[in-house]
Amino acid sequence: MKKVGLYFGTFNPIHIGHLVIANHMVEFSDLDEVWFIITPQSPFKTKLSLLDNNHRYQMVFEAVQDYPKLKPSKIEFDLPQPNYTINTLLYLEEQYGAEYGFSLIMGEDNLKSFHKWKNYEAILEHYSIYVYPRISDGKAENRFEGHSKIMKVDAPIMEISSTFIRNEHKKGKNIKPLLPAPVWKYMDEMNFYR
Ligand SMILES: Nc1ncnc2c1ncn2[C@@H]1O[C@H](COP(=O)(O)OP(=O)(O)OP(=O)(O)O)[C@@H](O)[C@H]1O
Ligand SMILES: O=C(O)c1ccc[n+]([C@@H]2O[C@H](COP(=O)([O-])O)[C@@H](O)[C@H]2O)c1
Repeated sequence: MKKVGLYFGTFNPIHIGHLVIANHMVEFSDLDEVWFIITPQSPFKTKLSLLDNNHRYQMVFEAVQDYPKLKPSKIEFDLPQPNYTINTLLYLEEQYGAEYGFSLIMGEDNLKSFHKWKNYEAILEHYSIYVYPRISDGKAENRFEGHSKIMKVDAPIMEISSTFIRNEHKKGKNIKPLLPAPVWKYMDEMNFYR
């Protein structure tokens, strides 16, 4: 059975941080593939400056085209919004459970709010979570410290966010090196985040 890391995100837009994380996971963990699940509407985010689902998908698609172990997924596009991860996991198990074994990948900022996710106990009971280091305020709940299903990944920290990219691009700063080349090209041609 193939091991797949599910990397859920808004990817508005996908940046080199996301790509470095996904590549690190397929190269240096037991995962065979990473699927980028593009989320139409994260429960904790507003739709402000959120690009259309298909444009965000297209940018992920182009970013991973030279990485055969990384796959973009539209699976959440037809599921109810906001997109609660537990619902997507149930759907994925129904569709692909016989073929693939799933785990989750998230940045450390998401672990800090994980206790607020819908049915997070059920997620933890059934799935391992790989947590990628990230500088952010606050602290994860004590009960997650040393939890047998939560694996902290020993990897370099990258201080890049989609918010920074959107804001600085709007101000006219050059943020080109923070994006995979085809993503920059698409974003520039389409005049996104101006
Ligand atoms: N630089 C980074 N280091 C570690 N984890 C990251 C980094 N950027 C994003 N992530 C993780 O990737 C996942 C998807 O992130 P998301 O699409 O929300 O990107 P973001 O850069 O945090 O976006 P935004 O600034 O719009 O909130 C989340 O689990 C997030 O924690
Ligand atoms: O299931 C939940 O309750 C839940 C709460 C917050 C975030 N998530 C998911 O986590 C992913 C990253 O969220 P975000 O807000 O950092 O882009 C995204 O796919 C969300 O749908 C899921």
